[in-house]
Amino acid sequence: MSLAFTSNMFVFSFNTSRVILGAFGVFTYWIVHKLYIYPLFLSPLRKLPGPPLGHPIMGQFGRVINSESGIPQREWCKEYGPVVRIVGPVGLDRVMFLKPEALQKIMVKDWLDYPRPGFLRKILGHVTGFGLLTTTGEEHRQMRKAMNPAFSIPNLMAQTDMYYDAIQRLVDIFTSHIDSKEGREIQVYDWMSKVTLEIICKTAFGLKIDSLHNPHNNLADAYERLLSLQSGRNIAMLILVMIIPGMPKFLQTEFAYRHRHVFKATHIEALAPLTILIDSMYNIKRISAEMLRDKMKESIEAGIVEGDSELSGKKDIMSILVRARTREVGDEYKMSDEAMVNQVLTFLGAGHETTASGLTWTLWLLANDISSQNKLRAEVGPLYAQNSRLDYKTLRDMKCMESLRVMPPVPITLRKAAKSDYVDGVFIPKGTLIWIPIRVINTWKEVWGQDAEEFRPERWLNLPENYNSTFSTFSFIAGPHACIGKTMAIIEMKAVLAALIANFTFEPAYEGQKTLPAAAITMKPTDGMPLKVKRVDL
Ligand code: HEM
Repeated sequence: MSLAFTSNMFVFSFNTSRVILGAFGVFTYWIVHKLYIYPLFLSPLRKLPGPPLGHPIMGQFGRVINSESGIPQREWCKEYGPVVRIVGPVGLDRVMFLKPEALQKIMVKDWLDYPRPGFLRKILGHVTGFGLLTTTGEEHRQMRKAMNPAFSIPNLMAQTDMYYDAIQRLVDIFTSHIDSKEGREIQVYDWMSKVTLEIICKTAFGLKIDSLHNPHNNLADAYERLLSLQSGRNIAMLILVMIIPGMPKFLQTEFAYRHRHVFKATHIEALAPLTILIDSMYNIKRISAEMLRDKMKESIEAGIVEGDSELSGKKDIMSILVRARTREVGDEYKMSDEAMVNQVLTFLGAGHETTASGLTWTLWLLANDISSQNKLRAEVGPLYAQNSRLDYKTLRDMKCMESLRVMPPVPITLRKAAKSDYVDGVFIPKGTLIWIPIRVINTWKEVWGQDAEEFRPERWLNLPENYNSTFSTFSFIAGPHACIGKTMAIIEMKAVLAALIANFTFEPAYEGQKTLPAAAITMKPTDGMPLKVKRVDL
C-alpha cells in the first residue's frame, strides 16, 4: 500500500467523520431549538399564560390524547384564563381563545385567514370525503351555495316525516326486546348509530337501508369498524401518517386496498388500525358510489324536466342536488360526479355519528337526572299520544339544547393562522395552531355560572346575563363553516328523543356507572353506553 494512498484514505475518513459530526451537531441543535430554545425563549407566544412545557418531546400533547376529550383544555382555561398557550408535540405552539370577540374574529369576520389546518382537512377528507368539510375560500362558497337549498327550512319541514319509518322501527325493536317489568340493558349507542344512519340515508338519498333489522348491513358494518378506531392514539397516528407527502392519496388507491393486510401483518400495534381504515373507507366509498349511481339512474329514468318529473317532488338532499345540477347554467359551479360522491360521503360522515353521539349522551344525562326525564316525558307524552309523527313546528318548539351544551358531539376543532395577526390583543404568528375548544366554551363559568358543567335544562328558561346566542354554545360553531346540518340535526334528535322518552324510561345500567367519551374527533362513548331501559306502560 503506497503512502499517498494511506494519507488520502486518512483525509477522506477524517473529512467523513467531520461531516457526520457536523451533521449530528446541527441535528442536535435543531432538536434542542425546536423542543426548548424556541418555545422557551423565542416564541412570540412564550409570555402567554399556560401549562409548563411538559414531556420533553410530546409536551402536553400526551395528556391531551390520553384524556377525556376537552377536559385538559377545560382545566387549563380554569387555571390560566380565556387565552391559553399549550406546547406540544415537538415544540408546536397552540393557542385557545374563549371570548366571543376572539371567536367572532377567527370563525366569522376573518374566517379566510383561519382555515382548517391541512392535516385536519386530509383526515376529514379521508373519512368524510373531499367536500364542504375540506374546501375553503371561493370553492367552499360555491359548494355551500349549491347545498344550501337542501337545508332550507321549507325543505326541512317537508323532510321531517321521512324520519319516522326508522324511528318507528326502533321503537318496535326496543318494545319487542323489553318484555319484562325489570326492563333490559341495551347498548344505546349501537342503536342510536343505526337509527341515525337509516335517517341520513333516507333524507340524504331517499334510500331505505334496514340496518336496524339487519345487524350485518354493509354500510353500518363499515361505519362501525371505522368508528371503532376513534381514540386519541389512533388520531395521533393518523396525523403522522397524513403529513407524509403522498400518503393521503396512496391510502385511497386500489393498490393500498389490495395490500391493506400488510399493515396488520407488521405486528406493529400503531400501524394495525390502517388496515381497518383502508378497508372500511373503501367499502363506504363503494357503497356511496352505488347510491349515487342509483340516484342518477333514477333521475335519468324520470327524465328530469323541472316541475314535471317524479324526481322533482323528492325532498332528499341528493335529488335536490341532482335537480340543481341539471339547471345550472353559464360558469356557475357545476358539481362533477366525483364531487357528488364526496358530498354523499360528507353527509354520511358528518351527519350520522355526530347525531348518534348527541342522542346517546342526551339519554345518559336524562338517565342520571330522573326528574328532568319525567318532566320531558310529561311534555312529549301527550303530544306523542295524539300523533306519533310530530311535525317540524312541534319539534322546533321543544327544548333540547342543554345536552348539546354539556356534551357537544364535536368537543373541539382546529384552525391555523394563515398570516400573522392580533387576536384578543395577542400577537399570533403565521402558522400557529388554534384550538376551538367547543366543550370548554359551552361550559365556561364566566358565562354559565358556577354550575356551568352540570346538566340543568331549566337554565334555558332564564338565560344568564352574559349569554350570547352565537358564541355561548358553540356545538355547531359559527360563520361560513358553521354546521350546515344544524337545524336538521336538532329536529332529528328531538324526533328520536320524543319517541323514545314517550315509550321508555332510561336508567344507568348499574350503580356507580361511569362512562367516557373517546378522546378523539367525536364523543362516541367508549363502552357503547349500556343503559337499563323499561317500557313506560309496564
Ligand atoms: C348533533 C349533530 C351535529 C353536530 C354537533 C355537528 C357539528 C358540526 C361542527 C362543530 C362543524 C364544524 C367543524 C369544523 O369546522 O371544524 C360541522 C360542520 C359540518 N356539518 Fe355538522 N354537526 C351535526 C350534524 C350534522 C348533520 C346532520 C349534517 C348533514 C346532514 C352535518 C353536516 C355538516 C357539514 C357538511 C359541515 C361542514 C360545513 C362547512 O364547512 O361549510 N352535520 N358540524
